Amino acid sequence: MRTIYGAAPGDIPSFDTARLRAEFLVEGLFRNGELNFVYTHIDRMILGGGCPTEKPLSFGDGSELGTEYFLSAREAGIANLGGSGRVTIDGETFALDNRDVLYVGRGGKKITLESDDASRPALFYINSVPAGADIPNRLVKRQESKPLDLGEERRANKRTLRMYIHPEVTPSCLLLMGITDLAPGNIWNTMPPHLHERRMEAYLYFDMADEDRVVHLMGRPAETRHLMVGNCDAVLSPAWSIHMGAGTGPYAFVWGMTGENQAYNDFQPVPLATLK
Ligand SMILES: O=C(O)C(=O)C[C@H](O)C(=O)CO
Ligand SMILES: [Zn+2]
Repeated sequence: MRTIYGAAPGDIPSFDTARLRAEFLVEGLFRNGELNFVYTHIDRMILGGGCPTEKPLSFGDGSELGTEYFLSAREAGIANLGGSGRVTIDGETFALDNRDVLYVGRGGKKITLESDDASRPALFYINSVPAGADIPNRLVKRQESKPLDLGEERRANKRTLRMYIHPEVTPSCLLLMGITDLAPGNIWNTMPPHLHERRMEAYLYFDMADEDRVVHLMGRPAETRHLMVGNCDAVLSPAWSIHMGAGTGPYAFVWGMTGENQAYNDFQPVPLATLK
């Protein structure tokens, strides 16, 4: 598991492109037949990507975390961003179609990921964060998520945000997880940008053409920077950083958050005219 230590806002002015990308961009999570994890010290979130083809992929050992099992002191959300597949947790199997999300509670021992069809593999994207209670596993199908229609066509930011792991949909300790889809022809996400001092956030951009990029904006409002983000790359957004992005073509993204609370509306919008 690769570890990213993260940086402080005061570090940003001195970072060149390579350093900025090393601290805030997670590339290469999804490779056919592999399961990859990145541990960030930003609120100890683990990001994972599993792409099972012919053979199932399993995880669950906690030795790198200093616990018996990976989930001895953690909860997780697993979003399927590819073809249909299955996730089995200690013998209980859940069928995940594209854009279904499974909540996995603390205490799961062995987690196995499988694709229904190796030629159209499932893409399992994992967010795991420390948890303080045992909450039952629960599959949230796309149609059970809570949709919010946001933005305006004339401002090129019309989009549908779906909450999956959220107190109004299914309980968790401190993990929040959802998926935002841009309406066709719209390019801007998270408009206006915002800060949430009490939560970090990870974005995983997907459903992009290989040649397209999302220009993701981050940093303190008066000291912004950009990251050029490709398909299935993730961005780490610490509590002090704004986040918003514009795509050169169609895209969607998974957002995952953790921190002090699960109050989605506990955020501070940042007026666009104050950004530098
Ligand atoms: O497009 C949006 O707006 C989002 O998806 C916002 C993210 O969910 C977010 O930043 C939540 O804090
Ligand atoms: Zn946010």
